Amino acid sequence: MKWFNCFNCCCCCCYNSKESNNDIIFLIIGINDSGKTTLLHRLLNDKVDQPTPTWGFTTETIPYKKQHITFYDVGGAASIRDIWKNYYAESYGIIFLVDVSDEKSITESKQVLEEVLSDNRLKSKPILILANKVDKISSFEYIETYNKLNIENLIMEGKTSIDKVLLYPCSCLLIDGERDPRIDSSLEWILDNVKQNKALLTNKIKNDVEVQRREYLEEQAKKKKRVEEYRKQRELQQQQQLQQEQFLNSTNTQQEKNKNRSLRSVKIYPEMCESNI
Ligand SMILES: Nc1nc2c(ncn2[C@@H]2O[C@H](COP(=O)(O)OP(=O)(O)OP(=O)(O)O)[C@@H](O)[C@H]2O)c(=O)[nH]1
Ligand SMILES: [Mg+2]
Repeated sequence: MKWFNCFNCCCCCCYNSKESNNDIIFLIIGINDSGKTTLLHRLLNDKVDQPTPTWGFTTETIPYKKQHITFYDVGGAASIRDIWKNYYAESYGIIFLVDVSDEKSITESKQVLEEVLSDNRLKSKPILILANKVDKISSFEYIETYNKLNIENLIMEGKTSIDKVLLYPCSCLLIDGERDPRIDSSLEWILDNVKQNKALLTNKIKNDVEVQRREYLEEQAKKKKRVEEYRKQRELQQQQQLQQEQFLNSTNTQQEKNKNRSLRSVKIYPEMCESNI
């Protein structure tokens, strides 16, 4: 797997975009522990079932049905969720994982999802919500998740412009040593949706990535200006400090000279007196 530090990956995606004629990028997000990296291991067909928490960003390009799909797996801890939005522009679709075996996790996912779905860069893109860890609950219990995540209301209240959402159950853990076939079925859905809209999505991605690139460059230029101003101010302060020190030194030297002169005169005086005697 290729790992990137989350603190310098912010906009590298804009410059090193993996997009090519064959490449479709899917962004895998969801709160921590929802199973994102386990899903990536399933897609890679390896046997890892206990990955370590992701503290940045991982990317994998996988040949799938005569094409290449690139998956971005981003850490889900609250402190780094802010980096997700940096990858919205270049993604063709979102795979959002929810641990449906844990009520607390569903509640937190609902809040997080509301913000995700309100982002205009995801408009017209398919959103696959994987109700993960269904192996831990009784069958069909996951269906409730759709209501719990409040998706219908978000659409009705116009809080999202997303119109292609699918909630699909799966287990990212190996089942009898094999990948859960529901992972493939859900992937088919999101891929079909992208293919139907490929030209439109590619165009949107091109525009959004360009806007993001310009915003990034503007931000960089502003940062550079701030650093330059700070450097100038610092130089001025140092110069003033130096001048003050030089002034104090010269005053001290003068005082020293004066002191010596008076000492010398004190010393001379008795000599003179002596010679006078
Ligand atoms: N029972 C069960 N456990 C799962 C399933 N998928 C993942 N897990 C477990 O959930 C834990 C977290 O999985 P990760 O894939 O690391 O979760 P993540 O979303 O990548 O977490 P962060 O990288 O911290 O954001 C691991 O112990 C997995 O074994 C599943 O379908 N069923
Ligand atoms: Mg992870």
